[in-house]
Amino acid sequence: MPEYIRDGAEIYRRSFATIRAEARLGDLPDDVARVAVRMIHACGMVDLVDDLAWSPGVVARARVALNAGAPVLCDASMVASGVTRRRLPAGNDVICTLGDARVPGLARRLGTTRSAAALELWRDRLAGAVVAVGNAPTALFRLLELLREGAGPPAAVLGVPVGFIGAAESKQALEEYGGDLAYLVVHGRRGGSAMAAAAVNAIASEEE
Ligand SMILES: C/C1=C2N=C(/C=C3N=C(/C(C)=C4\N[C@@](C)([C@@H]5N=C1[C@](C)(CCC(=O)O)[C@H]5CC(=O)O)[C@@](C)(CC(=O)O)[C@@H]4CCC(=O)O)[C@@](C)(CC(=O)O)[C@@H]\3CCC(=O)O)C(C)(C)[C@@H]/2CCC(=O)O
Repeated sequence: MPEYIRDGAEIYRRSFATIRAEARLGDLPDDVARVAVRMIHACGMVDLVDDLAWSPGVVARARVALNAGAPVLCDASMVASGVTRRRLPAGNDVICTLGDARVPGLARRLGTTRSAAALELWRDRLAGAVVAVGNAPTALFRLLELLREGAGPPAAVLGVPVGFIGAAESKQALEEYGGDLAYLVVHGRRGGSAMAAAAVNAIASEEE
């Protein structure tokens, strides 16, 4: 067996140092760079920064919302599971409605995926929330439809659905949504639940 590091804190320290040495973080605002480091940590791809886009102040807006107790709304339970509860500043609720018993019926009635239908159950928590989409492009598309229909806007949308069908397009649509909607996206096919959870974790606490 090769020698390997057994100290978790040391593994994290070296990992973040490697990312900071290898990723082109120089053009990013400091707070976005911190989030990018943790997202890269979750996927191992230092060139992720090339696909990163954000609205000015998105990290600060999400942080303020979390400090004020805003819930974190997640498209997949994988995202919700990845959010480290002790990092959250106000005992914030972390909500994923995908497993709610009403969702399969809603999806059939609305003629859409369960991931998109699950957002019907976000309506009364959406205004001022921090939204984290790591899996389902249809959830991100549906979120934008809900906002166009007049739903209360979230404080910030961390939009990193992954895949080949709809992922790039939904993230483009988020960036182009306009208005005052705060967002952070990874353009293209890359994304994922771990990356979305990592973004929430970075924003939730300054602690590495
Ligand atoms: C088309 C879907 C995609 N899923 C991807 C990748 C992964 N999904 C996993 C798992 C366990 C789940 N995916 C569902 C959300 C399920 N995935 C879909 C849907 C069919 C449609 C979503 C969409 O296109 O917007 C979706 C079901 C739905 O009706 O909404 C999941 C609910 C399926 C299920 O098990 O019931 C489930 C999520 C469970 C949860 O966490 O709550 C994977 C782990 C794949 C696997 O099981 O092998 C993986 C995880 C990736 C990640 O990091 O999140 C894609 C690639 C995102 C794909 C959408 C895009 C595409 O190109 O096809």
